[in-house]
Amino acid sequence: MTHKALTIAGSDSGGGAGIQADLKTFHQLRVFGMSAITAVTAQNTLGVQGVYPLSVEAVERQIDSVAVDLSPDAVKTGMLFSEEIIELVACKIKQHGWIRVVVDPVMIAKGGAPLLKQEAVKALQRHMLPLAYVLTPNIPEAEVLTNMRIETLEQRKEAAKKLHDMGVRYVVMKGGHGEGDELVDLLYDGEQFYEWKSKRIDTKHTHGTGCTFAAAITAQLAKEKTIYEAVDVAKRFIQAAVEQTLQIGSGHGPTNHWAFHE
Ligand SMILES: Nc1ncnc2c1ncn2[C@@H]1O[C@H](COP(=O)(O)OP(=O)(O)O)[C@@H](O)[C@H]1O
Ligand SMILES: Cc1ncc(COP(=O)(O)O)c(N)n1
Repeated sequence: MTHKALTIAGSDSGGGAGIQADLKTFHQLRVFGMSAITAVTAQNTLGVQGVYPLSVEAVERQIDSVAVDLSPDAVKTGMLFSEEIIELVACKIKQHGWIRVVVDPVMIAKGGAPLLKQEAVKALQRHMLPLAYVLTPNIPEAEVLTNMRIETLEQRKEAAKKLHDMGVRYVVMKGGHGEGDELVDLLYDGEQFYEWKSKRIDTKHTHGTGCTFAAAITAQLAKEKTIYEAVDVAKRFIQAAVEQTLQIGSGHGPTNHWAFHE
């Protein structure tokens, strides 16, 4: 049986994040990948040199083309850029009845370039959180979405509860932006917290870690795995991808999408 996943996200010309990271991750996990591009970025390991959003019509056409013929088993959203695109994507998810939806609330690139307009945060909260089967914020994104300061593990848990109350089914808070040698990714299912701990690898090559991690969760959900199994594989996938980086580009390089084998 062929499992299929759709990513609705921005294109990263540098190939380490966005649509490119998602498709590579789907492929490595033996899931057929499809895409609807929201914006094209001119980007490399040194930063973002340009952002060119597509029209709402162009995004709509791509999603509908995939939906009517290829029915994805799971859907991931990444860079959505504007309020108009968020509203359209939310409307399409509802129209096509997609349930296994992983929302990665991408806001800014590692180098600081905005990938979501500031005024679109409200639209993300209002339209996307209630549709999120899984939400994968990093700590700064969780701070923006909950309007909280997050420094301690207790505050991360409090924020996860808040996001759950805002309509998210499963909150997966990534710990890359935390302090210390140990890195903790947190899952909240509305009742309990689950933690995935790993050693923080000392490297500057972490471009696209968030996209890759969320794409691995999406691929596993497309294979009808549980959220617990999905996060488990995603964590091992990203750990291998960061451990065995490719050392390309002169800035913050990409992770290695072919390092992990199931
Ligand atoms: N230096 C690192 N070593 C090992 N894993 C990392 C490292 N940086 C990030 N990760 C992992 O990559 C994933 C994304 O992390 P994070 O940096 O929090 O998100 P984002 O890329 O969205 O900012 C998480 O699973 C996190 O644990
Ligand atoms: C098109 C696009 N989408 C998302 C990211 C975020 O990347 P990261 O996973 O490093 O936070 C990016 N840099 N570019």
